[in-house]
Amino acid sequence: MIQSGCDLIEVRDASVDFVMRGGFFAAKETLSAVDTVNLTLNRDETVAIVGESGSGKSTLGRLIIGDQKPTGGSIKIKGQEVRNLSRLVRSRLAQPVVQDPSSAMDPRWTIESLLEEPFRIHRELDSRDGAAIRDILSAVRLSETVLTRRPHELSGGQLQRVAIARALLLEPEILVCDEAVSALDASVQAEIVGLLKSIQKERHTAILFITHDLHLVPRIADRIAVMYLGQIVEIGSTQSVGGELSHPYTRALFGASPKIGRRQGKRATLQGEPPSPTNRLGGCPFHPRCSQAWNVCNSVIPALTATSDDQAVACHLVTAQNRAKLEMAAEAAK
Ligand SMILES: Nc1ncnc2c1ncn2[C@@H]1O[C@H](COP(=O)(O)OP(=O)(O)OP(=O)(O)O)[C@@H](O)[C@H]1O
Repeated sequence: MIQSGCDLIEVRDASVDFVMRGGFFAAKETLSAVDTVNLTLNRDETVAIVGESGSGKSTLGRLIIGDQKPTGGSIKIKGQEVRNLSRLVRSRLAQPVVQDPSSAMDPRWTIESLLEEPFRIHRELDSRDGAAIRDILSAVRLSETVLTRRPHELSGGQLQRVAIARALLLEPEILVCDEAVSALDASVQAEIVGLLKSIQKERHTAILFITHDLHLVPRIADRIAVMYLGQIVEIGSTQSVGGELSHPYTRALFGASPKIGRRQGKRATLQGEPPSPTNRLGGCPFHPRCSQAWNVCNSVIPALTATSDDQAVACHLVTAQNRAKLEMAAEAAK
């Protein structure tokens, strides 16, 4: 399933351009942080967004939460255009879970006050909110004893649980987890990933899981979208992405990740840096770093093309290999 049958989030040709000015006399430059991205996300589904630093993952996450306006295209949640919704409505649809929860928490407040805050913003506190807070603490497997503590008195894992609890209080449809476990130890990462999965099972929440921790991806994601210079260059099920017919960038990116990397025969490595996002080259954006690039790659932009029912790749070579494979299969079937 390349794109899920969409009933929750539909991102269509979404772009975010930032206009940059180097100095007073310097010409303006346009940085394309997200470039014509298409993505769907369903209830009960987790899509991992992976890619090197600067590939546009967080900007895509902010688009879905509504903290970033698109310069092109559309982002719909339950059929409603996100940019037209008020902040309050948006926060009931999509909530962020960030890497450093303490940065969003006033250190002077108790955990109880921090958990009451979403209700205070939305309406007057009422007696049901105490019960909702106790329920949410139990959902994130925290004891009520944390309520009287302050953020600095909790461990990193406990604090991330409080952040997840806060994000869940308004019963959002989607959690956008942006490097939400990256700062934690491996064992705590595994606990939080397990917690997110069980919350998803109980509440049917969709999760966008933005991460550099590629080893976590198979544990949490149903699908993976690989971003390079603002574009999705590969998308598909967790089983297919990184497999035989995969983008050279994906193979290089995942080459360093034993769990995913072992699916490919020879391990590729990622050489060099991505080109400047303000100075787009012609053809495939990955061609200057691709050891398999051929003539067409520096002149024609490859379209994201299905290689199977559950994978699409934007690579001329993969498209040609897939075509050859299909022709051979058809020939053999004659
Ligand atoms: N507000 C902004 N103004 C100008 N450029 C921005 C802004 N926000 C992001 N960018 C640029 O957009 C590009 C994509 O950034 P983004 O943070 O989305 O990437 P990322 O893949 O999440 O990176 P990382 O993994 O390091 O967080 C980068 O080149 C970044 O410098």
